[in-house]
Amino acid sequence: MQTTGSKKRALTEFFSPASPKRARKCPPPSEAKALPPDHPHDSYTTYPIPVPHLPAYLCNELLEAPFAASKRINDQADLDILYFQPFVPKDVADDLFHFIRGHLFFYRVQYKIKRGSIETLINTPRYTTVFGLDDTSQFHTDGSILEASTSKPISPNKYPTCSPRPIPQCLDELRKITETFTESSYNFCLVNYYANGEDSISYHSDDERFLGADPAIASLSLGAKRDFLMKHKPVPPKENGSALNSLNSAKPLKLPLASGDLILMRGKTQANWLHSIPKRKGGESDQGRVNITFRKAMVKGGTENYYQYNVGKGAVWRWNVVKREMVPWQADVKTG
Ligand SMILES: O=C(O)CCC(=O)C(=O)O
Ligand SMILES: [Fe+2]
Repeated sequence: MQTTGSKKRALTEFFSPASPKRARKCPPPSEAKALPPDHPHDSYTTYPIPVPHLPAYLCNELLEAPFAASKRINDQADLDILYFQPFVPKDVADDLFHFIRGHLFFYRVQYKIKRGSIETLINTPRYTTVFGLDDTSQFHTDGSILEASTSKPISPNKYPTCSPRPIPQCLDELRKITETFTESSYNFCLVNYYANGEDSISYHSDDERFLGADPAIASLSLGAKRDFLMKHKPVPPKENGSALNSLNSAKPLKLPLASGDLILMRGKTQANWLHSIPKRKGGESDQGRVNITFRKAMVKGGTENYYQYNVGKGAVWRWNVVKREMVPWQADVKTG
């Protein structure tokens, strides 16, 4: 592991204890703070409900990020990770967690896969939502979509399977600060909510062609600590005997991602490594965890893929502060 400095603050600052101005005067809230009736919101025809802006105090706190220097993890073949531990301090991360869980809308996506003649229904084991648009298009301020090359409205059938949604301000503030400190640009924001230890993401790599070669993917964790496991993709037998071969039997790399931590996976990582959040019994996982990834899709297939697998066609789910769980949005309206 190596340590890299930040463009913004002197390296020595990162290793000193949190400054007294960070001390919280009251205990962290267990829910999103109530917002005044005139609080600004983002509202588009493609959103089922408006999404409030981040309160000014949270925007100001984000100006302090990153809170720790990044460590570079590149001591294994094809691996290149920057680990900000943390990127935002825990109290700010916990407020962001409650804000995002309390104000975004989520989905529990089902989709079918076909292997040979057998079709299987997959239930995504976590809540998901997504915002953004690939590089060939851009949003007009009203949320309609323009061709990036001409700034003219897109043909109505450019995205036949989905209705792309602008990134709401509350996530866009995080995107911008993440861009600065990871030195990459992003046009997509995917959000996962793991309600408890039963929710998970199985081993996969984010190596789709629509992300281009060697994609940079930034991933911010908020809420409960969960293990992030990484293992090298199986090395083909013809390479047996090579130094890479020992990776096939190596123990997975485990990053215990805590509230406020950010990792950047870059370079050859997606092409060669798999990652997962495995199921866990009890512990912190029951308090819920939000994960936000920022990515850059180059072509329209990326937009269709992300909306298909993170929004889908099913019910909208929202956090219910009384029941302290996600409930289908229509039921939420009826039961208050
Ligand atoms: O929740 C996480 O930390 C990982 C999420 C992830 O790998 C993904 O959304 O592709
Ligand atoms: Fe992933």
